[in-house]
Amino acid sequence: MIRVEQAGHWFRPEQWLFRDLSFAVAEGEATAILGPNGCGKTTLLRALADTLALKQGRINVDGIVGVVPQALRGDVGYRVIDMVLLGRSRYLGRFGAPGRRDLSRAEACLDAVGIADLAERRYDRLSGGQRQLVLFARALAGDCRVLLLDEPASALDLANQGVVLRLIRRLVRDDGMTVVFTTHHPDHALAVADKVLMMAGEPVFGPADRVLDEANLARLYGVPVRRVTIEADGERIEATVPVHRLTGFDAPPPRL
Ligand SMILES: Nc1ncnc2c1ncn2[C@@H]1O[C@H](COP(=O)(O)OP(=O)(O)OP(=O)(O)O)[C@@H](O)[C@H]1O
Repeated sequence: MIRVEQAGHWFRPEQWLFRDLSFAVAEGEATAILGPNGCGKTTLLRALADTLALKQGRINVDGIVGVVPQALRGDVGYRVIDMVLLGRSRYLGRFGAPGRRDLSRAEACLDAVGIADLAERRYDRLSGGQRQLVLFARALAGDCRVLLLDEPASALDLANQGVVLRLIRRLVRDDGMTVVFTTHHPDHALAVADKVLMMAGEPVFGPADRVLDEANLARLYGVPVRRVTIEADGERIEATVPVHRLTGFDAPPPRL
């Protein structure tokens, strides 16, 4: 369970990124946070992860927390399997070396995100998308009950976006994990989130299907957005299509 009460934060005095923000995420539920660039999604996620002290309000998170950041600072020259084993650190003694069980857990987590074949590669020589999957595996290796993910699919190709979405859904539905993720993809929120928090102007929080309607999405991004339902192999998939107008700008035409 996550409870956020009257949360608020600024980096420049009194220029509030968000304030008076209250919402709750029940155990075994997924919540997506959407909002325009710079509105404070990562900042809120850092506060949930207890790596940032808010200027206002209270946050309570029950259970072991795993965090999947967008990227790590600096180049980390570890092998991928050692990066994932870092996720086991809370189970090792102060100078304890990982044991057989830790290794098999780390291997299973790499397998879960579909990159078992990268185990011996150096983390700093991976692509951005591959690194994102390693950080997901590292969080899972910590046997967390609450998973906080910052734009978990932002660097991923379409197939790997599917891997991550299916994994999030399985972790929530089958394992009862509590998940909060930020995203710029309303489709991803519709696919796996029970609830949505929209951070722009007056925040909106509620069931994903209801919050992500055409009017709210257009208000959020300042772009008209259509909701469509697609039938695929007997499954109904809710999708969103932004209606970008590509004419009427002053920009010169591209030189071909
Ligand atoms: N440590 C910091 N010091 C000063 N300003 C910061 C700091 N961290 C973030 N900011 C500023 O706070 C604002 C919100 O940043 P944040 O990363 O939370 O936005 P976001 O909604 O996650 O954006 P995006 O969608 O682009 O990832 C930005 O204007 C950013 O420059």
